[in-house]
Amino acid sequence: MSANTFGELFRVTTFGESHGPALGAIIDGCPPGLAIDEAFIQAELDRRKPGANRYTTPRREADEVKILSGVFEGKTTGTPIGLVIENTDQRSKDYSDIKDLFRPGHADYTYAHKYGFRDYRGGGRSSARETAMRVAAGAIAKQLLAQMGITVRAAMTQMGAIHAEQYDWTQVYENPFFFPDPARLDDLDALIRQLKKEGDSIGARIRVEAIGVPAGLGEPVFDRLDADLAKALMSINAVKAVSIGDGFAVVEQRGSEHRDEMTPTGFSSNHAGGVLGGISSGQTVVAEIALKPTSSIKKPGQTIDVHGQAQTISTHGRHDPCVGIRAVPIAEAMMALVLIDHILRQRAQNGAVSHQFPILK
Ligand SMILES: Cc1cc2nc3c(=O)[nH]c(=O)nc-3n(C[C@H](O)[C@H](O)[C@H](O)COP(=O)(O)O)c2cc1C
Ligand SMILES: C=C(O[C@@H]1CC(C(=O)O)=C[C@@H](OP(=O)(O)O)[C@H]1O)C(=O)O
Repeated sequence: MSANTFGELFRVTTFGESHGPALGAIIDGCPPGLAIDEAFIQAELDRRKPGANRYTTPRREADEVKILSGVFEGKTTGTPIGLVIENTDQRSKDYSDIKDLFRPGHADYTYAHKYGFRDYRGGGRSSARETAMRVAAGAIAKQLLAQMGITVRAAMTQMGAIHAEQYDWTQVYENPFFFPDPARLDDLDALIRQLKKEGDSIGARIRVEAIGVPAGLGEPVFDRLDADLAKALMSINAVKAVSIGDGFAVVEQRGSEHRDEMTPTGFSSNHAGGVLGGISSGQTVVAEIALKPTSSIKKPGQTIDVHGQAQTISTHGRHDPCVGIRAVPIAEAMMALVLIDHILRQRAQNGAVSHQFPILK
């Protein structure tokens, strides 16, 4: 499989760099005849786009998606779906002063080692601008999932030391932080203001879940559903940890507490996060991700240049003070892509998505 392609049967290839003319995606393997709402794809992109509010990067991109192929009269044709978004606000000269320096914490140093030289304009392919195409592809996956009664949702549940104490999902769509606890919004606002003053950044935690997933999705060994989710979520820029269900908290649990007991009316708990033996159990699939603080910050720090000489770096230009905010729709997109891929795989092998045993939620 190509390094730029994700998925086995619902395959998404992305191309493009942050400061090139455009970004694009090709989706191969999407079933034909499915109604596609283009306005929904755009709405999803609007949730991720830069420049939308004072809490994210000020780079202003409309992120207007054009569907070039694979959709006719509002329905998928079964042929490759081509999507493209033009870049319009690159301002590459912001990077000219630091083109020979390696930003600590970004991918400059590793790209230089891998390829021998690098596109220093806005991080090139390493910029999270690429994730716009994942969100566009994920919006198509979400529509297919919705037709099967499956919903994917995510929220930023922690920024720095500020935790959500209340999980009101209706609030997530009401505020620019995608935060489920309205009582902490002023604290989030104050923290971002302070970070901007200091020229610094902060990390975040996101919870992402899928509701209505049938039991039976996932392969038994290598392509376990949880393994594929971990890969998909870890492939998002700046993600440093992924957990499924109770995650690291399982370390302190007893078996008698962790195992999700079963009754004729359903599971008694969901410590497993909806996956057993790499296969979905029919419960809500729950994952969390930790995102590191943005590395491109104004606060001066030590680095080296391409000649190995010590340098001090301060990154100006336009950057997110907390990348976790805009990563919320990206996490949803990646979970949606994994689920649709496994639905197609389950149908290909077993015909049915889920067999006729008692269904527990
Ligand atoms: C939504 C989103 C926005 C981001 N915005 C920035 C940014 O403005 N500046 C920056 O230096 N890094 C940003 N990042 C993080 C970098 O893309 C990431 O650190 C870089 O690709 C190196 O990869 P790694 O952190 O996974 O090792 C962002 C990440 C995401 C998910
Ligand atoms: C433009 C977007 O975010 C960018 C993500 C990013 C990075 O290093 O990840 C760096 C900044 O932009 P540039 O690539 O111009 O340096 C952000 O503005 C976007 O997400 O659409």
